[in-house]
Parts: sequence; C-alpha cells; structure tokens
Amino acid sequence: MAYHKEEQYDESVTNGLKEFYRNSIALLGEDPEREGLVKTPERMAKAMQFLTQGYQQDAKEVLNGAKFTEAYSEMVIVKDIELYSMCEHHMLPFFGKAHVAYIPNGYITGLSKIARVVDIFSRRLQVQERLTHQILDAIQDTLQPQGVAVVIEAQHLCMMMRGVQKQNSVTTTSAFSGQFEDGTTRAEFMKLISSDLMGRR
Ligand SMILES: Nc1nc2c(ncn2[C@@H]2O[C@H](COP(=O)(O)OP(=O)(O)OP(=O)(O)O)[C@@H](O)[C@H]2O)c(=O)[nH]1
Ligand SMILES: [Zn+2]
Repeated sequence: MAYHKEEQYDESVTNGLKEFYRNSIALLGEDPEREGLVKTPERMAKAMQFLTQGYQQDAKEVLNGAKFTEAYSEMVIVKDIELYSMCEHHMLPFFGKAHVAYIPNGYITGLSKIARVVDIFSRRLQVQERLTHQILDAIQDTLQPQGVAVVIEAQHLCMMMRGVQKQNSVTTTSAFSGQFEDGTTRAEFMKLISSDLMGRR
C-alpha cells in the first residue's frame, strides 16, 4: 500500500506533529521562521507518518491476500531484502537486510508479500529482536508452513552518530521455527543466504 499521496496523511496527526516539530526546532536554538525551515515541520510530520505507516497495515492480511495452494515443499528463500526501521529508544534509524525463508506445507505466498511483511514491521518503532520475531510469527501463523527462518543484519545510527560511536558494528538477529530448529536445515539456509548464486556477493 503506497503512502505518499497527500490524502493518505492524517490531517490531525500532521497538524499535531507540525506544532511539535516547530517547537522542537525552536528549542534546539534554530529559527523556525527561517526560509529553509519554514516547511520543515510539515515535511517531518509527513516523513514520520511514512516511516511509521506499518501501524496501519496488517501483515497477515497481506500474506492471506496472496496465499496459493501449491505442493512445493522445498525451502523458499527471499534474501537481501533491504529494510529501514527506527529504534524505539532514540527514534534514530537502523537499516540493513532481512533474509527470510519458509518451507511450505500446502500453501505458498506471493514473493513480494514477504518483502511487504518486512516493511510493515520495519515501519514502526522497533528493536531488531522484536522485528525479527514479528516477521517470523506473521508467516508462521498465516501459511502454517513446515518452518520459517528470519535473519536480520543491521547497523544502528544510535550506535554510530552518537553514544558509543562505533561505525562498523553490525548486529545480527535470527529466529527459527519448525524444521529450521533442526541443525541441518538451518545450516542449509545459512549457507544459501551467504552464497552468491547471482554473483552479487
Ligand atoms: N537490544 C537492542 N538494543 C537496541 C536496539 N537499538 C538500540 N538499542 C540499544 O538500546 C540501548 C538503550 O540504552 P540506554 O542506556 O537506555 O540509552 P543510552 O544512554 O542512550 O545508551 P547509549 O546508546 O549506550 O549511549 C542502547 O544500548 C542501544 O544501543 C535494538 O534494536 N535492540
Ligand atoms: Zn537507539
């Protein structure tokens, strides 16, 4: 669901946030009336609604909307799904890649829906661990596959721009259900997500 059209921003939310960001700019010692900043509160109000639009979206509805009966029962992996989220502690971005797999049990879903589910849970205030589990649970609950695996690798701006100021640390989180709890299946998934079948790594 696109969220860039004017009418998709909630007017009362936009107005409340505009006021809030105008005050924030002044509190930070800037002049909110300065030419370059006059429209900034409105831009921020819209940007923040865009970045948190996941609260208005239902991952299970998206997955069920493209749930197809299919006998395929090997691993389906969608890897390198880029994600942008915001840590709930500092409301600063964290960004990276999600790798998602499932082993069907009578049903498959549209491949794009896997990426949409990543977006739906990313566009909220998050911690990387919960994001990882929410993606897994949504797929497990709707497709009821033989197993789901989710690995997220991300960098957190709150650890880069401020605080501990570490520029190269990458946080990896993972969640596994069903057959992926078995070491062999999990190892196959880990091998496939680090392979370069299309020469991209
Ligand atoms: N587990 C987890 N922690 C996160 C995530 N994003 C940010 N954090 C951490 O949340 C913690 C909040 O710790 P606090 O001590 O309350 O905050 P702080 O004083 O700003 O901490 P520093 O970042 O160490 O300066 C920090 O250690 C962040 O690195 C995340 O996705 N998962
Ligand atoms: Zn943070």
